[in-house]
Amino acid sequence: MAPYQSLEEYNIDITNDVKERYERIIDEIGEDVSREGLVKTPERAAKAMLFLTQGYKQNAVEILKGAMFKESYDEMVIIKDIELYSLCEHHMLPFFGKAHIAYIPNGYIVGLSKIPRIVDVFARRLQVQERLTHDILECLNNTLKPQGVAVVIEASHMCMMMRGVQKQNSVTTTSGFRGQFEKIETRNEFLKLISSNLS
Ligand SMILES: Nc1nc2c(ncn2[C@@H]2O[C@H](COP(=O)(O)OP(=O)(O)OP(=O)(O)O)[C@@H](O)[C@H]2O)c(=O)[nH]1
Ligand SMILES: [Zn+2]
Repeated sequence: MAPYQSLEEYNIDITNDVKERYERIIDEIGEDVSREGLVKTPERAAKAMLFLTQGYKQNAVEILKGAMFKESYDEMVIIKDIELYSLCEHHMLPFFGKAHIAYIPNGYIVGLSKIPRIVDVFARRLQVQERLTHDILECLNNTLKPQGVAVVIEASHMCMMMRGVQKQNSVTTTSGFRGQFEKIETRNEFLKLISSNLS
């Protein structure tokens, strides 16, 4: 961003840049970018891509720190079935699914909505599922400094469905555990609660 530019000017510049590149792609695949149905497509696609990658401009630590409250509750807090949409860094095709997250507070709880918010901050980047899992885990662990944190992600990858190996029903599960969740009993309690309808 040039020093003389406002954020709005900068965003317009980037959108125009990305738009011109989409025009080129549409032309290269043999389409007519000037036909009615496509004339606004490069701009729409640019806006969509910038939305789907807006996580680069967001700060997950600040989001968490903005809503940490002193509280002595020290049982497991679980938020399950957080839907997520990301883009795989290999093909820039979507992968999507659910995140299940738990932590055991250590003097501080965090505003519940902030957990799905940080999932989105890291998901709205070019990712692999493993790094996405790790980014969320480490951010919660380093910022909230809880007694333990657990992250499980289940996702389907469009690059394995629409193309390539073309498997429609495979689901990839990744997980990470820190602190108390490294103990088998605590981890099992969490895994049991996320697979039940009661948690
Ligand atoms: N580990 C991991 N792999 C991923 C993820 N998303 C996509 N991939 C894989 O990235 C790999 C890239 O492999 P390459 O052989 O370089 O790419 P490719 O020729 O398009 O591979 P195919 O998908 O098998 O056709 C593929 O095996 C994808 O399935 C992810 O989140 N984690
Ligand atoms: Zn891929």
